[in-house]
Amino acid sequence: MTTSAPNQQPAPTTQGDAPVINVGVLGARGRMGTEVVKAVNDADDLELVAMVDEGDWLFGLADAGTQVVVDFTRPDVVMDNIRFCIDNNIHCVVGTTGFDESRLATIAEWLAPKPEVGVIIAPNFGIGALLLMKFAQEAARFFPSVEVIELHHPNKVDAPSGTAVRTARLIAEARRAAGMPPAPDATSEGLAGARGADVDGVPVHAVRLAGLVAHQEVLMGTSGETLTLRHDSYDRASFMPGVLLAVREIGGRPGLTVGIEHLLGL
Ligand SMILES: NC(=O)C1=CN([C@@H]2O[C@H](COP(=O)(O)OP(=O)(O)OC[C@H]3O[C@@H](n4cnc5c(N)ncnc54)[C@H](O)[C@@H]3O)[C@@H](O)[C@H]2O)C=CC1
Ligand SMILES: O=C(O)C1=N[C@H](C(=O)O)C[C@H](O)C1
Repeated sequence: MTTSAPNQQPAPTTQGDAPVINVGVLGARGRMGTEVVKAVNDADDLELVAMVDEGDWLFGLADAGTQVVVDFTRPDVVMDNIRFCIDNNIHCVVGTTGFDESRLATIAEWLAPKPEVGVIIAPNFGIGALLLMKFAQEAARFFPSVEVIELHHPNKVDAPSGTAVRTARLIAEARRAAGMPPAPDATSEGLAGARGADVDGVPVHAVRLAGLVAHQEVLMGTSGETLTLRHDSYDRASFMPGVLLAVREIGGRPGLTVGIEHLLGL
C-alpha cells in the first residue's frame, strides 16, 4: 500500500505502460465490500490501497493515496463518506442505496467547487438489471397496468430496493412521456401495504426470503396479455464488472453521474 499527503491527488503508479488506479473500499468487511476487495485484488490495473469499515478512520483513505473510493456501506452513513471524498479530491463510485432528488442535489452542490472530482451513484451495477430497466422503459407505453416486485435476501437494510425505485421512476417517466393515465386499480386496501409502496404511481412490492440474493420482476398487462421481465443476481460477483468499469471510467467523468448505463452505451 502506498502513502501520500492528504488533499492531493497521488502520482499514479504503473502496471507495464498502463497507469494503475489506487482504490479504497468503504464497507470493506460487508457482503459487497468483500467481493469488491477480491475483484480489485484480481485486476492488474487496480491497486487496493485502503480497506475501511465501520469504526475505521476515514483519513486512512487519503493517507493511503486513494484515487477512487468504492462505497458499499449504509444509507445512513453514505452522505458523510461522499462529503469526505469530495473534500479530499477522491473520486467516488457509490453502490449504496438511499438516494433521492434532495441527496443528489446536495452532492451536486458539494461538487460545484471541485470540477475535477467525479461521483457515480449507481442503484445497480449488474448488466442484466440495467437491461431490465431499459426494456421496461421501452415496453411501458404499451401496457396500461404495471407493477414492480423486488425480491432480496432477508439481511437487506432497506425496502424497497434502490433498483426498484429507479425502475419504477423510469417506467413512470416513460408513461408520462406517452401521455398515459394512471394504471387502472379499483381495489381499496383492506390492510395498509397490501398494494405495496406507491413510487411515482407504480406499485412496488418487496419480498425478503432466505436463499435469495437480488431479483426483480416487472409485470405489465393489457387486454388479454401480460409481459413479465425478470432479472436474477444469484451471486454478488454479478455486480463486479460494472463496479470495475465505473472505477476505470470515473477519472474521465467529473461531476455527478447517476447510473452506469451511459458507461455501457445503453
Ligand atoms: N448498486 C448495487 O449494484 C448494489 C448495491 N447494494 C447496496 O450496497 C449497500 C451495502 O450492501 P451489503 O454489502 O449487502 O451490506 P452489508 O451490511 O453486508 O455491508 C455494509 C458494510 O458497511 C460497513 N459500514 C457501516 N457504516 C460504515 C461507515 N461509516 N464506514 C465504513 N463502513 C461502514 C458495515 O460494517 C458493513 O461491513 C446497501 O445499500 C445495498 O443495497 C448491494 C448490492 C448491489
Ligand atoms: O442490498 C442488496 O443486496 C442490493 N441492493 C441494491 C438495491 O437496493 O437495489 C442492488 C441490488 O438489488 C442488491
